[in-house]
Amino acid sequence: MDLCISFLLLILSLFLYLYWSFKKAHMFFENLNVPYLKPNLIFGNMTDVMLLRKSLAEVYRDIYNKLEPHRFGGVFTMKKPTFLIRDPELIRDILIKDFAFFSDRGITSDRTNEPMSYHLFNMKGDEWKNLRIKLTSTFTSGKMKMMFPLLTRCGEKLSQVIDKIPENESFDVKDLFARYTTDAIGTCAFGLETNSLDNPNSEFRIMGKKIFEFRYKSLIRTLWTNIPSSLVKLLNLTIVDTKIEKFFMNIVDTTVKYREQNNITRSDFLDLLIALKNNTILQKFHDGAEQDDLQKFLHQIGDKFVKSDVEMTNDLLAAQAFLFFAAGFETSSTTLGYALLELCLNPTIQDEVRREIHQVLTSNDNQLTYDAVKKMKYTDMVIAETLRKYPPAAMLFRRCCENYKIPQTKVIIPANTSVIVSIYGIHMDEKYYTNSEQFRPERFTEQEIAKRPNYTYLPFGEGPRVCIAERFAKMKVKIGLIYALKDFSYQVSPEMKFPLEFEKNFGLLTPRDSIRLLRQKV
Ligand code: HEM
Repeated sequence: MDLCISFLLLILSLFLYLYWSFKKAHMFFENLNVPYLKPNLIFGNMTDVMLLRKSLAEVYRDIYNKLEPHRFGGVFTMKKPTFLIRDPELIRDILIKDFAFFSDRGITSDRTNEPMSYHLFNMKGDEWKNLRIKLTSTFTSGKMKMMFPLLTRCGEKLSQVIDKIPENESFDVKDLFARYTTDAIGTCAFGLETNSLDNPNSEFRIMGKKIFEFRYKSLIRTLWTNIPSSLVKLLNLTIVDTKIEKFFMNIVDTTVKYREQNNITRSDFLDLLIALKNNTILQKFHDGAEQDDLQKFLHQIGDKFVKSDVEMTNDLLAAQAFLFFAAGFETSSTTLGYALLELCLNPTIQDEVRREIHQVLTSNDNQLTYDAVKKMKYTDMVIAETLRKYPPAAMLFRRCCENYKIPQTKVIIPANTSVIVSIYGIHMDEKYYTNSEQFRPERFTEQEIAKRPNYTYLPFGEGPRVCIAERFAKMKVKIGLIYALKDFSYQVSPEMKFPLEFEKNFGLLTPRDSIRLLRQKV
């Protein structure tokens, strides 16, 4: 009996302790005199995400709206406080001007135990700076020209696959473009013919799907920042699934060895990464385009040189190639899917894009060259508007590294607090984009852009941690769209479900169901 009472008392004390600790944690913004949304005791402001009722992107957009008219405000993920930044000038301060206070995303990754998660996106401090400087040379306009033929080959294949789809049969454009971007990134990052367009069940396509599958382990890692590495190992809570890790390690290892032994070079990322490993590329920083990119970066981080070097081992190289794959395929394929869906819903815009493609091709002997693609300005506007309405990476994450006083206020963001910018919230804000639900590429004429405040269009982020592959991503999407539209027109299939719903996940803003279209030859 006594034992039973002691046990009950223990449970009660535990509950009381938990209650007290959550309540205390939820006083964080009250104590700082910062506006915030009333949290739920357990889930904070994330109930809809935790119960898989909404995607994280939508939840942050809703919070962004509810915090109007404040420049910033507070929000909780369970107990964890996060500053949500709304004001464009403050966004500039955090992402660029005061970057030194917000230089990492607050993601823990352990080079020894989780080599595949030790990549540019997760890295911090001087090691990140050093690797970023090295990798900057991988994405310059000169390198994009080198990769252009690899991408057009994937575009041609895409067009052949579309050609084989029967006229009255609906198809899932989301899956089709995922196969195109898998092949594009496979050939550009790994130098491999991944054949996903021919074979929807190719190994790379399956691995690509696996990366974005919902995993409870990833959820725990998202919620539990600063998790001790001993626990990660003990509970196997790795960021990247071990099967995926082995697959990519093996691919990169064998390809690098094969190329080095047989003296093979190919104009792809892996070649550039191997050159970095062998230190043969840094001299090229003295060239024009690379020098400009590097100077801009060094200026933004307020540094003239970086103190420590990072050794480019095979593991580190594999992790970067993996990141290029993971960051590159789903973001671009969903952009393409959304773009084609909007073009079906807005047939005059679809006709206009096709007209531009035909006109540029006719004036260029029917050759799709790098310069011809650059001339297609209306297509750029359509892609820009797609990324506004559906920013795939819908939030920017930063960790405040040391106490930071928010300009023009008395508020101090304490060191180690998370900071978030809701890209989706800003892009759908009626203040900056009237009738924001409407798809209108004309928002991206030079005159219209000039009318908007800076830092209200952020699909690739901003500042020194901006997406390193912005040029490459835009080119991949544009080539995909050109090949999809050159010889075919599209309509929404009657099977397509509206309103469009998003995947209830913690990651990218992706459509939940397939995007079903019909195609006709033009
Ligand atoms: C439409 C396609 C893409 C979109 C919308 C996109 C968007 C983003 C965003 C929003 C960030 C965070 C920026 C910030 O925190 O300020 C990011 C970072 C990054 N992206 Fe992309 N991305 C795309 C494609 C790609 C591709 C194709 C690659 C690689 C081949 C790539 C590689 C990276 C890397 C390495 C980072 C981390 C940079 C760093 O921390 O230094 N992304 N991207």
